[in-house]
Amino acid sequence: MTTAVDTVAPGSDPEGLDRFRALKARQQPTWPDADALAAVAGRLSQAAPLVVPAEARLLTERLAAAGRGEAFLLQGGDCAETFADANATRIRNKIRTILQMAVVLTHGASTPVVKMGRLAGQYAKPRSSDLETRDGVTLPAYRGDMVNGHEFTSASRTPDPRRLEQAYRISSATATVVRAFTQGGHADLRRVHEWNRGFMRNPAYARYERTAAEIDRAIRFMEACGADFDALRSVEFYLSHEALILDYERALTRVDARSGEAYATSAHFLWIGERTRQLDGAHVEFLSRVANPIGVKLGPTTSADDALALAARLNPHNAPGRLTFVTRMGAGKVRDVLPGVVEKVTAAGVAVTWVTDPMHGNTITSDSGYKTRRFSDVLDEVTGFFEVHRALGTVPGGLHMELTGDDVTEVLGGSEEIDDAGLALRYETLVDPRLNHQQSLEMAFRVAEMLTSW
Ligand SMILES: O=C[C@H](O)[C@H](O)COP(=O)(O)O
Ligand SMILES: C=C(OP(=O)(O)O)C(=O)O
Repeated sequence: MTTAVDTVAPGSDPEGLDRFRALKARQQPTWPDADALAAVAGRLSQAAPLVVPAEARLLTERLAAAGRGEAFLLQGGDCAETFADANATRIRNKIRTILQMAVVLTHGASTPVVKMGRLAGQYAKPRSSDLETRDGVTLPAYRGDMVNGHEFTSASRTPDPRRLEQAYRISSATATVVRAFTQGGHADLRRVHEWNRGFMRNPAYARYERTAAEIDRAIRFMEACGADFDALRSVEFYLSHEALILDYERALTRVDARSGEAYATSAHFLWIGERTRQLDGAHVEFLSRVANPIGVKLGPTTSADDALALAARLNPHNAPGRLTFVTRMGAGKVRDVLPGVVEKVTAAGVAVTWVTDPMHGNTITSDSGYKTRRFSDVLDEVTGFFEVHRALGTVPGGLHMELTGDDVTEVLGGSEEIDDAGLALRYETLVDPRLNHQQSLEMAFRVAEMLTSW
């Protein structure tokens, strides 16, 4: 790996923020020009933060509540954001979808829903292969707009560090739009409820009428009681992405003058992916040094001892809300693998918020060659996650989804019954398939049913 600063003078790094540089960092691009990377990192290290420590601390409290069953996390957004789609319409559609889902889930859980986007920074992807070959031509794999372009040409696929700055600028603009939409009345509960009524007008969703009618009654009851709906016009909304490109994350990390702690300021919440969670790796080392709430993805090969070791390393003081385990075992494995992990972690008294990502363990290739997922498998993994926690008496703390607010056709099934031929209609993702707007709402209704009977 080529890093921006290769040597750190002893004693000049009291927070240990550069120690990761001595370790193996997986899934990093091979930047062709180390000087250009260093120049970009230098500029980013002077840039304004996208989030501030006080917000990250508040999120830690919210996630601690989710870990105790006093709140429920809804984290969703694109697999890979793109620079081209960072416009107000697309961002609004995503936020709107998450807000609509959140109302349904709030009703189901009877607790606050912590709303978080895979948004304003989800621009880097780990890949199974470094290279992609098409018609005998081999080029670097697309690793997200922060790294290289999707177009299959040598120029586009060559990692370009200037993209890190572009990602920062576009994330900053996105964060501004998110704040405007979530603080400026767009999130008004009555309005969001009205959108959900629109969803219910489609006969395909008749199955959810009872829940929708209950929500309707609850809102009318609040109205009758004189609830101050104006106070519900703005919502807390948090930003998150995978902390993959360490030069970017390091450059945007600041030491908080008040607490003396280091905070990643690229997002409120960062997670370590399934492919980069090695205990002796650079990602775990770096994230162990920042005070933000963080997550780790746990795939089907995770042992209970792996989870315990990660918790000891990333949350040595066992602070509630600091660590979220996002399990993504696959529908076929969640009931076998998750119980052993949750049981041992719980028995050890480790504070962790358990969240399910039912997307990443359920990826398949359709007969027509699309990378897709079945809605039924996604739902089955969520069901398994709830079953496991119910059996163990532990808390299912949230849902992590790849979704979009648009009417794409990337995931098979759902009440709209997208089939293999239907995938071709509007398959837009550059990496992994996302639930579309309708499928996302349908998922929220299904999860709300699980929460209601919890
Ligand atoms: O989103 C997750 C990963 O980046 C993705 O699943 C990797 O996909 P690949 O196997 O196509 O590289
Ligand atoms: C790559 C991702 O997930 P995982 O690390 O679980 O494969 C992701 O969430 O984008």
